Amino acid sequence: MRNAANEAAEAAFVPALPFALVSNRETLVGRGCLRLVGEAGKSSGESSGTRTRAFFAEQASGPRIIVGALPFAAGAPAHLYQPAEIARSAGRSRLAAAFPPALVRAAVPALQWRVEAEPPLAAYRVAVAEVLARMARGEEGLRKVVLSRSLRLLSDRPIEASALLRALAQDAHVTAFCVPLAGGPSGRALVGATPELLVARQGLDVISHPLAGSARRLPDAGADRAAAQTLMASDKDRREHAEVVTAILDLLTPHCAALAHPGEPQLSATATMWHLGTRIEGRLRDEAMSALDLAALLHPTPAVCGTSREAAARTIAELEGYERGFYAGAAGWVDEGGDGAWHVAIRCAEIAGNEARLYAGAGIVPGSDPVAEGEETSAKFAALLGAFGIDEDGRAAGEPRA
Ligand SMILES: C=C(O[C@H]1C=CC=C(C(=O)O)[C@@H]1O)C(=O)O
Repeated sequence: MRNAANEAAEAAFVPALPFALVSNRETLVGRGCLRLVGEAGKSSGESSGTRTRAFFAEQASGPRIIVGALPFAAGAPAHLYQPAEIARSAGRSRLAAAFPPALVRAAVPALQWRVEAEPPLAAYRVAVAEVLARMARGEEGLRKVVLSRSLRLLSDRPIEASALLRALAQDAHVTAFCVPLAGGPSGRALVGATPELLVARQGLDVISHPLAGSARRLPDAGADRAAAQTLMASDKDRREHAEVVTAILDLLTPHCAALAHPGEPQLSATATMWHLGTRIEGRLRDEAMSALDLAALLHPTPAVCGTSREAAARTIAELEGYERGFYAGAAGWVDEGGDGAWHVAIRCAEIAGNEARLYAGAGIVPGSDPVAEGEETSAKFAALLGAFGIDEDGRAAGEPRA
């Protein structure tokens, strides 16, 4: 059912930037917006998958694809729309054409930054300690909680999301994404570089590649390899990882005729982080289950929320002190046939005018150490901060400490 509020929102959404997903496999660029997928129907329990099917049935024109972002929180609105044009090409070849560098860039002095930690690192450690205390008391059967913190970056000029996307897309191990958002200043966008695939569907084939368990990569090759080996051998990280794999397998099993995964987690690398990863491949029983239905089924996995899901979500809402928005949600696409891919929206920033809001989380399980978990979130911020050319205190990268 359409109403006046939906129609007003549809009329108002004119993306200043293209939607983009950029990986070694493919660059998918969606320009403009023909129509938003409305939220009407959600209150009566209609899923995003049902609403996109109804959308395609109603709209005869335009590309047969929906792109956008899913929020972290169950009740928050998704941001899904039909672009006016869609272009798909192999590899990263079309990125520069879709997000061209500003011609006068060389003459522009570097941005000046102020960085505010919200909450401060010390408060984050206190929150981690509180989660551990609740687990030790056996509260709500909590086994894992992914607690995040946020950095608010303020620059002296509007931040260019295109430049950030180009910088992030240089890491060959990630899917860089740009989702233009409605509301706020022109150019508001969610931009990130995620190593984690929530789910992809092609025909009956389904893939999920969850990550959990992390170590910072190191400049010295020997020390870097040793950090990876320590991660592989870490009982705490393996328990953190197992929670995610078990949850995804439990959710996919009733929907799959076949499901396969390696018995052991594998090392997965980005330019700045090591992770434990497990690639899960399945064969769906029913092709009516779209990539968006699968994303809704799996999200939020214990890679971004915890176990049990409901208790962890309550704990996060209570202890983090801010709305996650689209952080720890998903960015992706679904087409009329139900194929699509949804990537976990981590290692990302919401850009609005002169401000960027960055988020990073770490999985807390019994045995976690509040100081080490804080350091892990700092390591996860490094990819975004590096793309801006600054460190966590707002100093230009390489500038000596005072
Ligand atoms: C929640 C985040 O990372 C997840 C993905 C990989 C490893 C994770 C970890 O080791 O805690 C997290 O589960 C984040 O980057 O904000």
